[in-house]
Amino acid sequence: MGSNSVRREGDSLMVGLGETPPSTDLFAEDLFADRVVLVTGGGTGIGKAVALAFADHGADVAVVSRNMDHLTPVVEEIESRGGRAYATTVDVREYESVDTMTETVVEEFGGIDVLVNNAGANFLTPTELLTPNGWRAVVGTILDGTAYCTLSVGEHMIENDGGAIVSMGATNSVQGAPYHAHSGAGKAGVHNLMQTVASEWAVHDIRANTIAPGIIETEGVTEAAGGELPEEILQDIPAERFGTPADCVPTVLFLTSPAAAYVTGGYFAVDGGQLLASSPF
Ligand SMILES: CCCCCCCCCCC/C=C/C(=O)SCCNC(=O)CCNC(=O)[C@H](O)C(C)(C)COP(=O)(O)OP(=O)(O)OC[C@H]1O[C@@H](n2cnc3c(N)ncnc32)[C@H](O)[C@@H]1OP(=O)(O)O
Ligand SMILES: NC(=O)C1=CN([C@@H]2O[C@H](COP(=O)(O)OP(=O)(O)OC[C@H]3O[C@@H](n4cnc5c(N)ncnc54)[C@H](OP(=O)(O)O)[C@@H]3O)[C@@H](O)[C@H]2O)C=CC1
Repeated sequence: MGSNSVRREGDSLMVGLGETPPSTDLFAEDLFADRVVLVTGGGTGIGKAVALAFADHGADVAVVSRNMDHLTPVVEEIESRGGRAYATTVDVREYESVDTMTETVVEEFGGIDVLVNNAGANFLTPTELLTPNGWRAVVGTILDGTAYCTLSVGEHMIENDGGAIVSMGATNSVQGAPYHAHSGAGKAGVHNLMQTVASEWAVHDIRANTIAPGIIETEGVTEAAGGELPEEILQDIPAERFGTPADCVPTVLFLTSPAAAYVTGGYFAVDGGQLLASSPF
């Protein structure tokens, strides 16, 4: 096997449900050379892992979110590895802010080839206690934010030879679950929006797909779950572990690479089997 193979001595689960190898063991070093990638929420959690991975495969990477303190360390890390990165603040709930973000990134890097709609928000609450403001805080970020970034960056892609869009959905978008009224409805909207965009914009050489992470251990989800992820949930995850940001990276890279040239409008769960029904026996 070649030096890039994931088969290494001592691995017990070479292609099973063990740890996802680093993307540099899986994909060509120059897969995204000369490409510009924009990752919303790219300063923390899954977005950070994705942004660093794109840079490792040659992309110029723009990371954006509300808090520059989240973004600067990612830019510094990419630059320290010899890559090009740029950060600018945006509130994805505000269309004007999003449009300014698009213009700024295009000005900085000359275009945008890949958009990763990753910014998100969530908290768990019984539906009867959900306030209109609570609904807006979550749905505004997830659904309005994804729509605004898609519209703004999409306009640029339509004018400039196409591109690829990946949005972070969630398993709750196809399966309602207690305490997820706002998040589940917002993520279902994201999934549906990506399908519509995929069907309309194929003619512009734009692909759009949704990734549905299961439960991925990040500070964000831990906070959203109220401070800790209850271990009992593992009983419902066939992989018997929570996911990591690294588990999400290869699917994002695949879907935005030429390897997925015929893949659009899809929904890809990265959930260790969480969506499968538990055994009735
Ligand atoms: C049973 C265990 C289940 C385990 C976990 C399962 C998870 C499955 C995965 C689901 C899919 C999605 C996952 C994620 O998105 S994870 C990560 C995303 N990251 C985060 O969400 C970061 C953590 N959350 C926050 O930072 C904030 O809570 C939030 C962004 C959600 C809100 O912040 P914001 O500053 O925008 O808003 P405000 O604080 O001003 O509040 C606005 C209104 O929302 C109400 N609110 C806020 N938090 C809560 C809460 N915990 N419970 C109830 N209501 C809340 C707040 O009161 C405001 O409303 P009012 O003005 O009416 O009071
Ligand atoms: N972790 C999990 O189990 C799951 C996560 N997901 C989804 O994956 C994505 C990443 O989640 P995860 O890494 O866990 O969480 P994080 O909390 O680490 O990431 C959320 C990111 O979104 C940014 N963000 C939040 N609100 C806004 C806003 N209004 N404008 C711009 N940026 C914003 C935050 O940056 P800043 O604070 O600087 O604005 C932060 O970087 C989210 O879409 C989430 O819903 C889906 C299913 C499960």
